[in-house]
Amino acid sequence: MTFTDDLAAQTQTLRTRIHEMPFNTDMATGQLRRDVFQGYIVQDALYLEGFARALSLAAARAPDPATVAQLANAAAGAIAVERELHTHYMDRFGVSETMLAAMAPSAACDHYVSFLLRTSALGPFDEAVAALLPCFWIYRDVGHDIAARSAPDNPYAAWIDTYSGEAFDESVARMLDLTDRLGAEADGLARLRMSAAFERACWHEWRFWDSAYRMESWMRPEDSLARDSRAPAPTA
Ligand SMILES: Cc1ncc(CN)c(N)n1
Repeated sequence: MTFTDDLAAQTQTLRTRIHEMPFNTDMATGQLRRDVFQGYIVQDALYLEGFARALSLAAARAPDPATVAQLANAAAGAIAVERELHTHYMDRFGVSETMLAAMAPSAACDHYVSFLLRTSALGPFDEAVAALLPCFWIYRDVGHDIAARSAPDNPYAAWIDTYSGEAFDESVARMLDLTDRLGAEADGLARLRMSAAFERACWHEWRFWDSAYRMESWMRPEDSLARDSRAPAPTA
């Protein structure tokens, strides 16, 4: 068993849940609501910029030149996807560069990006790599799963092709390989830290899709008060 086999086994339930999320099942049938996807793709553009910054921070701390290049190339790849895929959909949805620049990240996006930036800047290098892995691995698995059952003429075909494509597969294989090498070198405590960071990032992936599907925005004090006033009165 490799270290990433262990990580897969440990997060099996959560990852299965992600595949079954309404966002992903609706995307496979092509029935995902347009406004839901529009909100997602804008948040994802903000996310990918933060993710590329986190990869760059990790790259700067990598122990050897080959790993610096691998992570720096992955950062450039994330920006390239953001440019191509997101521009494709944003043009279709009428989201301009100016509108995008004015968008604030959702709480889910902000939370995920902050976690990756903090771990990549301040955590041990192996923990940073474990935190960055789900962004690659989960999207590859979801991309292939959706591609296998996608409806013909799916309006989300460009997204599905990107994440089930060969170029993305190759970058995921390199990241899995790096994580396995670091996991093999790590002692028991370091492996525990890596596992915890990996699991937390898997949760953030789930939360990002869940929040996009619900079209969540930041909760305001008045939302919380309205929710409390609907709660049943205490009986005792
Ligand atoms: C939230 C999220 N996670 C992962 C990916 C794939 N790089 C993405 N585009 N967006």
